[in-house]
Order: sequence, then C-alpha cells, then structure tokens
Amino acid sequence: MSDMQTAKAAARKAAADRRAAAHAEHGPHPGSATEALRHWIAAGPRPRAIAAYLPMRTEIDPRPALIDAAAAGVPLAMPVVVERGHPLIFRAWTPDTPLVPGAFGAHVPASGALVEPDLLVVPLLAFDRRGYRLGYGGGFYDRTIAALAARHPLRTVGLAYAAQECDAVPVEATDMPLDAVITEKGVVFSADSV
Ligand SMILES: Nc1nc2c(c(=O)[nH]1)N(C=O)[C@@H](CNc1ccc(C(=O)N[C@@H](CCC(=O)O)C(=O)O)cc1)CN2
Ligand SMILES: Nc1ncnc2c1ncn2[C@@H]1O[C@H](COP(=O)(O)OP(=O)(O)OP(=O)(O)O)[C@@H](O)[C@H]1O
Repeated sequence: MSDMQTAKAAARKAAADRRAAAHAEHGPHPGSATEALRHWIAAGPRPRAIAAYLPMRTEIDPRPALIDAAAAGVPLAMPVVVERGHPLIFRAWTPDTPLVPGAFGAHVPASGALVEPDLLVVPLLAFDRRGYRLGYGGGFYDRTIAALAARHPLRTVGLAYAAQECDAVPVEATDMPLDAVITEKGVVFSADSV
C-alpha cells in the first residue's frame, strides 16, 4: 500500500467507528439534518434532477429530505455501480420503486430510466471543512462528480453526522471536493460557489 492508501485506510476506519456511534445515538433519520438538507435544496436553483443514495451500513437516510423536491416534480434518482473503476449511473427512483440488492452492498432500483442529475447528495465516511471526503474506497463518487461536472454545472452536498468530521482528510489529485456538507448541526461547510 502507498502512504496515501495507508493514510486513507486509517482515516476510514476511525471515521466508520465514529459514524456507527453517531448512528446508534441519533438514528438513521436525524431530524435536524433532514431539515437542513430540505432547506438547502429549496433555497437553491431548481435542480433538473437530484441523485441521492439508498443508505447502507450506518449512513444517514437522505430520502425524507427529498419530499419537497419530489412534490415539486423534480425527478429523483439513485446510484448503480456499473463496474469497478467507472463512474456510477443513476436510475429514476420514487418511494414506490422496487429495489434489489446491488453489487456493492447498497440496494438499487430494480429497473428505471437513466437520469442525468445536476444535484448530488453524497454519502461519506469522513469529511473536512474544505469539502473533501472519504468514501468506501472505490473512487466511484470522484469519477462520477468529474464526469458529470465535465458535461454541465453540478452541485454536490455531503450528508453526514457531525462526528464524521476530520481536521484534514488525506487528499490526492483525483479527489473532488463537495460544494457543501450538512450534518445534524446544519450546514457545516459551504463553498463560495453555492
Ligand atoms: N448508500 C450508498 N450507496 C452507494 C455508495 C455509497 O457509498 N453508499 N457508493 C459509493 O461509492 C457506491 C457503492 N460503492 C461501494 C464501494 C465499496 C464498498 C465496500 O464495501 N468496500 C469495502 C472495501 C473494498 C475494497 O477496498 O476493495 C469496505 O468498505 O469494506 C461498498 C460500496 C454506489 N452506491
Ligand atoms: N477520476 C479518477 N480517475 C482515475 N482514478 C481515480 C479517479 N477518482 C478516483 N480514482 C482512484 O480511485 C481510488 C479510490 O479513490 P478514493 O480513495 O478517493 O475513494 P473514495 O472517495 O473513498 O470512494 P467513493 O468515491 O467510491 O466513495 C484511488 O486510487 C484514486 O486514485
């Protein structure tokens, strides 16, 4: 393992433990995080489509924060892994969409049209106040953010427990910073651009 991989692995392990403790304390639907994300979405420009995630392990469930957008007719989507080393794709999703277990442990919509989102709600293990994040190590979100942002304007918001914050996440050239990070304490990071 490179020094970078070793540093990321250690940061992931520590953050996973802190996230599990926060999940046990606050549950999967911390109301203040849901409210902050709902307001953040409502306060910005109307998205063409929002992609969030179907929670796995001890991630916060983003779905309750999407209710207003869904009611306003904004298309929603969830991620699907196509292949290791490739960007994610997104399938249309509503609360009634049947789900099946996906290749990497998360559920995915069983079927559905492909969606090109311009707002991404991003899961993570660790974040810092520059907007950098660590996920499970697939590089899926880095590749996906780079690919989407190359095609059109994109906004990205991380959703996490406050306990997942780090001073400085180990960063390499391909890491894509988020535009904002929301926790049960509110909007804890916001780039100048959003
Ligand atoms: N809810 C949710 N859905 C998601 C993601 C996510 O982070 N959260 N993803 C975000 O990418 C994608 C799935 N990616 C994943 C990538 C790796 C592992 C995983 O279990 N990794 C192993 C380490 C494996 C290795 O290093 O080879 C692990 O964490 O133990 C899980 C999901 C798409 N869907
Ligand atoms: N755009 C890219 N092009 C090529 N390699 C990339 C790209 N993005 C990430 N990678 C590589 O993928 C590997 C995993 O990346 P990283 O450790 O940042 O994953 P992660 O952010 O924790 O995972 P995820 O984004 O799936 O949640 C690293 O070796 C990284 O260099």
